[in-house]
Amino acid sequence: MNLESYPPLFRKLLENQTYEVDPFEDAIKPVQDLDPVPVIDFQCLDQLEEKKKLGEACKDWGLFRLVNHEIPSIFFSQLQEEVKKLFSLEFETKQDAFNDSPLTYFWGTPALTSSGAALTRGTQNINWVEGLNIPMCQLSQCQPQQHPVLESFRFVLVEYGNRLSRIATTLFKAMTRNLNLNLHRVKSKSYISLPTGTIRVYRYPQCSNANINATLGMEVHTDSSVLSILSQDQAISGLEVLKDDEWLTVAPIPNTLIVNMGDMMQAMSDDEYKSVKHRVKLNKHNERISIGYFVFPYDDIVIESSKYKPFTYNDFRAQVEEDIKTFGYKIGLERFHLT
Ligand SMILES: O=C(O)CCC(=O)C(=O)O
Ligand SMILES: [Fe+2]
Repeated sequence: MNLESYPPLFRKLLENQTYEVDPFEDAIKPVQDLDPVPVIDFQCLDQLEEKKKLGEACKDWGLFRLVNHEIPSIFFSQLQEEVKKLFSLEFETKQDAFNDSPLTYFWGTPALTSSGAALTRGTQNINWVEGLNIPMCQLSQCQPQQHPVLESFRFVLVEYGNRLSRIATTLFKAMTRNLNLNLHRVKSKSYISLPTGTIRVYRYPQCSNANINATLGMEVHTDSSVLSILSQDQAISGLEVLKDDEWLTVAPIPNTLIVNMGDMMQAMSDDEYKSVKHRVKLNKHNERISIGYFVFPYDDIVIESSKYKPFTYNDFRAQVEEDIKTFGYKIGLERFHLT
């Protein structure tokens, strides 16, 4: 493990790892064919059967696996390589590179303020993750400190962001068409704002130490977004989703994307679609890379529904920030529930 690339906070704990390998563990790896996550074919969204499947996945799971999305497998490999190279730089290099930049390099917590500062919650509550927050609208203008790794990283990310914004638009249209709500109430155009599209790249350390492993790479949460689209590491598992009160591993299946509903989608859909609870476990054998794309409503568009007080995404974000500062965690949609 390249310890110099990790934040000092992580090093002390990662240094003292014991490498106990369970000889039976490989035998119980998830079998891909049995993966229960619903699969949606991006090319068939116009077909009745697929529309039905999509609606059911959004209601019952709040999450699905997207296939046939037109992103070539070689592109995923390139993207993973670039993200790996970036995270393997020395910690201080990463810190300096994004200082004074609209991109935020963070660790220990996934929660950021609207201006990009990390919302830390004391040493009790460490999330074993480091990440880079990349608002897409800033990426083309931003000039991070000249470094060959950053240049090639940026090039690939711009392409990925463009592809994902097209996928998100198509999915959102298909999802809102499926809802039993008046179409004029689901103001699809203003309820999703592509300029807010944000990419986050993450690295989770490998961890075989039972004490650390009891804690998480990312704590249990729901996303605040309308939609989140995740490209997991091709082979390393970690993401778990809560389904019928049970934690299920979302298997890393190469060339597929995981799409989940966020809190804004839940509110817009009058709770028909679920903002699913999920978390990330640390992998015992390998560090893990993942890449998330998040899209939000326009800041000042009022979200109207029968279950929640009218609110804007701005109101929601401010409330989340305040709750994290006060209580150490996000309360989320409950805050806006009509009583
Ligand atoms: O890294 C992952 O697999 C999940 C990340 C995630 O849940 C998030 O960024 O909200
Ligand atoms: Fe998430």
